[in-house]
Amino acid sequence: MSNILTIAMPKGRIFEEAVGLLRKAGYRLPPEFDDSRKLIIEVAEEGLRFILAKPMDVATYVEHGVADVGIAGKDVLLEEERDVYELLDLKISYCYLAVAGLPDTNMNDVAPRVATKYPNVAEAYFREQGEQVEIIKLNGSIELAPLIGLSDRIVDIVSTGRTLKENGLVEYERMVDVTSRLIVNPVSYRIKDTRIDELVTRLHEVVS
Ligand SMILES: Nc1ncnc2c1ncn2[C@@H]1O[C@H](COP(=O)(O)OP(=O)(O)OP(=O)(O)O)[C@@H](O)[C@H]1O
Ligand SMILES: O=P(O)(O)OC[C@H]1O[C@H](OP(=O)(O)OP(=O)(O)O)[C@H](O)[C@@H]1O
Repeated sequence: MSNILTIAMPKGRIFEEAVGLLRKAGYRLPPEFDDSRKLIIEVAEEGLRFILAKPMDVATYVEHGVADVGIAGKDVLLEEERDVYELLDLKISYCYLAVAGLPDTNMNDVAPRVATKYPNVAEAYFREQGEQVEIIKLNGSIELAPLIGLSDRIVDIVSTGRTLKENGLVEYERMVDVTSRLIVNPVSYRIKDTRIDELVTRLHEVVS
């Protein structure tokens, strides 16, 4: 069995914060990390191998075992419901999911429509509210939907509120807080327990 630990890292906004956490935890990551287009980066002296993925795909790589552990937003874990264990709240990339729309508007009585990048989360949320809605799946720039008459509401990530404000939208309901989480493949957790426990311990010391 290889003693290499493969970590699925999310490209984009979380990446830098996650690399900072690993360096604070004492993992010596090379400068190439900071500006590389490589999708696989080996750090032999640390026994680590990083795969750089789309944030929404991290849990998929971990579930299939091609990565032992990964760093994924709680929004992704709620949306995807992958067969992975969540080991640690890394307390980075704070944001939250919210229902938003044009001000002073109600949802369409007959066929209310909600645009979102998170169809499963949105459908479950409105079902719990006793509301039957039509979900429209989008992959980005979700705030456009109410502005062009595509939907009555959106379910999307909010952080500072700037995107909503600059597009003339208001938040109607705050749904769930989101941070990035350390996740693990259930089999890896058993066969590489020593290395994974060490990773969790060192990261826990940094984020506590
Ligand atoms: N405005 C934000 N502030 C803080 N964290 C955010 C924000 N937007 C998203 N996130 C978090 O960062 C993760 C990645 O978000 P991002 O929008 O970069 O992913 P993506 O849309 O898949 O990537 P891309 O925009 O390159 O297609 C999300 O899963 C969420 O946890
Ligand atoms: O409250 P704010 O600080 O304005 O942040 C919220 C925005 O951040 C994300 O956009 P991003 O451009 O990262 O991703 P997207 O391509 O999914 O819109 C999210 O989709 C919101 O649009």
